[in-house]
Amino acid sequence: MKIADVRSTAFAMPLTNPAYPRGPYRFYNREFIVITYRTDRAALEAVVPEPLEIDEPIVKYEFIRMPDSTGFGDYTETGQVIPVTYKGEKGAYVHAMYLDDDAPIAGGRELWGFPKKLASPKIEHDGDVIVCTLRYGKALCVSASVGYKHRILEAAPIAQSLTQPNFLLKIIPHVDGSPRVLELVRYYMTDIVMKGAWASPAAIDLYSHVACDVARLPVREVISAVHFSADLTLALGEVVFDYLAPDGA
Ligand SMILES: CC(=O)CC(=O)O
Repeated sequence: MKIADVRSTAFAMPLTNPAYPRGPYRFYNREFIVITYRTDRAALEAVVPEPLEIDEPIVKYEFIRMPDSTGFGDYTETGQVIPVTYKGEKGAYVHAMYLDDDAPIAGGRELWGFPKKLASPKIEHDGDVIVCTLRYGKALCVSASVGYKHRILEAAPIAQSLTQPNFLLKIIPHVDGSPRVLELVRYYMTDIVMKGAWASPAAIDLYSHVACDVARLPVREVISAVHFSADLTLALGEVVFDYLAPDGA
């Protein structure tokens, strides 16, 4: 292929058959189960990168079903999201995500900088509860149970919370192993259409694993659990801080 054709064709690897298509990336009937818990402040400070700031030592443990996602297909994801502030604005820092589909792992890492790893999250209905698990290989790393839609919630405040900025630390190494991209990225969810929202009691246990270190942010107290479903678009991101530039800009 001629150099000019490489330049005009290249989007993602492999050159002639990329691991994921171009966006936009729209998710239909995206179902979230979010268990909010209190953790240790020191543990949180050790993982959240400045210039993001933490207020309360809170973690949102999320399980997400994505049965119908343009370009990415049908997959399940789980991970930890941390409420933060950036320049006085409230948002959420995506600390780690585990999922079972290659296209959003590759696209999520390369485009936005999502900290995605391959694993086996499951959301299963079990009588009057939903059972959510995360296995890394054979090992159980997370086990959660959530009551089934105990109380209907107003959807508007949840839709509003989904419009807040989300932050990622995008790390792409150079061929010599040094960081080539080291950026704080901000992205938004847009065109949100809520389908329903519910509150329920929940229990969650995190187990130590060398390659799936969810237990690094231990559960000290479950604060709440919400279950909701929405259509939404995952907009592309923007760089808000460049760690390789002397002043971050
Ligand atoms: C690409 C993705 O799968 C992004 C996400 O975690 O929503």
